[in-house]
Amino acid sequence: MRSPTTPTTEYSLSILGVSYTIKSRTILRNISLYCGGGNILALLGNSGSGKTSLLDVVACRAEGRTVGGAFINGRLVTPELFVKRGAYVLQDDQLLAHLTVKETLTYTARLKFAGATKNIQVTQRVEQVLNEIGLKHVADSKVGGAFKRGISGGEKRRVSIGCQLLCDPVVLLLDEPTTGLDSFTANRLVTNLSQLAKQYNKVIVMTIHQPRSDIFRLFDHIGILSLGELVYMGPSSQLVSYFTDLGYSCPHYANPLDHYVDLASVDRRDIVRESNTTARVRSLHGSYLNSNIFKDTLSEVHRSAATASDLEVESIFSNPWTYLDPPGFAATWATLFSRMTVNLIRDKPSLLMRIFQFSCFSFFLWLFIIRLKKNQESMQDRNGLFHQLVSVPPYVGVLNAVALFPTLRTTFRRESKDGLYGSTVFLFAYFVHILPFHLISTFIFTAVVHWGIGLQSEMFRFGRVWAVILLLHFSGEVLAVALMGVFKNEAVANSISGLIFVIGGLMGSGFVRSLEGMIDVLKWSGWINIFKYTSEIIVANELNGLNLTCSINSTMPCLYPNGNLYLSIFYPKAVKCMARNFIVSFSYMIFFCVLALIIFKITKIRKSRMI
Ligand SMILES: Nc1ncnc2c1ncn2[C@@H]1O[C@H](COP(=O)(O)OP(=O)(O)OP(=O)(O)O)[C@@H](O)[C@H]1O
Repeated sequence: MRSPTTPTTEYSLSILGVSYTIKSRTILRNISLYCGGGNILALLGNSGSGKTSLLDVVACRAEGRTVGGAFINGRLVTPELFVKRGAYVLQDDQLLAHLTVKETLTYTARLKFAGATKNIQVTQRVEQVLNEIGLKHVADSKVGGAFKRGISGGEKRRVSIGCQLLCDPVVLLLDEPTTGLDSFTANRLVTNLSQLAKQYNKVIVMTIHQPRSDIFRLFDHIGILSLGELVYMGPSSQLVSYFTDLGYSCPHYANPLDHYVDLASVDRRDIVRESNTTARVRSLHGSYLNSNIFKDTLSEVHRSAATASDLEVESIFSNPWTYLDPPGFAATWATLFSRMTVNLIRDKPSLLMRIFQFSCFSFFLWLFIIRLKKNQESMQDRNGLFHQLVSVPPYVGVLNAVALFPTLRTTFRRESKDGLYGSTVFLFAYFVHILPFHLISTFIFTAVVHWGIGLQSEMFRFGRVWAVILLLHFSGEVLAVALMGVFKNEAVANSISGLIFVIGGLMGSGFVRSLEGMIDVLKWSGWINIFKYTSEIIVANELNGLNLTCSINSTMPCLYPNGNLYLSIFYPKAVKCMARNFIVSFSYMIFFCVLALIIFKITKIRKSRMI
């Protein structure tokens, strides 16, 4: 296998006449640039000048309308080509807090490389990348997050870069990689990127705010954007002389990058300043279009397009680490499942919440009721308990999803944009990885309620209650996940799913008021309500064959000497339809899973334009 350290092709990124419009607003206008392999191009400009939008366009992730195109070695960049030969490091480090640096890279490598790639090759590549990004010394340290201290901010940024380097991309885009880092760490990071570019012949394009003057020397090319147009794009060595020739010399001791970004910024403090500075930006843009530097750029772009011979086009795919043949569904599922499970097991508070939040509620119910009696007065306690058995499990499922799913969703959104996997395998892995925890927590809950509080004790009755509670708990989490595919804000998903379950429980269970007494619309809507079926199972399971004594001293008439009489009045078909009710309830759970899959597919097509 050829080493990725021995590039054979002269790589390049060029952009020709790119204009970008979103919601009828022009964000970028007629941008052309060229950057050869082994070079870093730094994009500068005041806030809102269009730097990130330009990276989005190159990475084929822009949501609006694009004219013109970006080219790698003269070949038009399509989403497919960018996935194979490009990489994009976003501004935020979206890493799983409980994995080590090495594990983070290893899992990402397994998601990138074909299933046939041997473990030894994955390990070898991860070691190489750890060396490249200078993180060998923290390879076994946990990444850390908001609630757990881990590696430093600069090291996290390197891990994010490392994840993108695994496939040895030709073009590496980075959105503000130095933001939030102190100047020493920022310098080290850019030095590291510069070495990577030189050593591996990569094209590195990064946006940056206020770089220190010592970082300036690390940039080979500088692009300065203002109002979506370039006012300079050329060698960093010519920046000062270019602007000096235009009459804008850089004062002694001033940082040229700061100085010329300020010069190209629009001052919006008042109308006079705004029109003067806008006129200056337009004039700078006009001068740039007439400059030899711009002409040289255009001729480089055309040269690279003209020399994009088949041989070159093919050779840019020849790297052994290129993501040519992605792992199959099973391999991807196994990697995602393992990563989610490891991350959850190491996250002690979340793990305890998953297992004990629900089961602890059963101890409260136990304290609340202590022990069910077998007299007819106990029917009220039984009804209350039945209501809790169907209404609490789904809602705790919702709470679990709202607390733990968003981090994984963020990772999924990023990795799916990187082309690593789709929503089906992601959700399938998520649903399977929560199942063991659901089994444990619902088992504890059911055992305490069933035997502690004193439902009819036979094992088969316990099994039915456990199955219903598991089904409802799981359905609750799945529905919340589905809603989090629509709503970016998990609080919205929480309140909507909570509302669905409260209303559903009231209308379908018959525990709060008799189903027969409700108005027809509500009565019939019960047929499309999972609570109708699960409630009937719970009631029939407990009351069928239950004898209730009547106290001689009681002032109450003896209405329900046994559970079957109660069932015949309020749930006449519950015993007979037990199997049907199980099938329908199970189908609801599957329906929620399919709904989640469809929602995530649709929102992916809509390119995460979520509410
Ligand atoms: N999806 C969008 N919808 C509407 N406007 C957008 C969208 N994306 C970008 N813009 C607008 O395009 C302009 C350029 O945004 P962009 O993020 O590219 O700027 P930037 O130079 O990267 O800014 P910053 O340095 O602050 O990150 C901004 O005015 C922004 O409001």
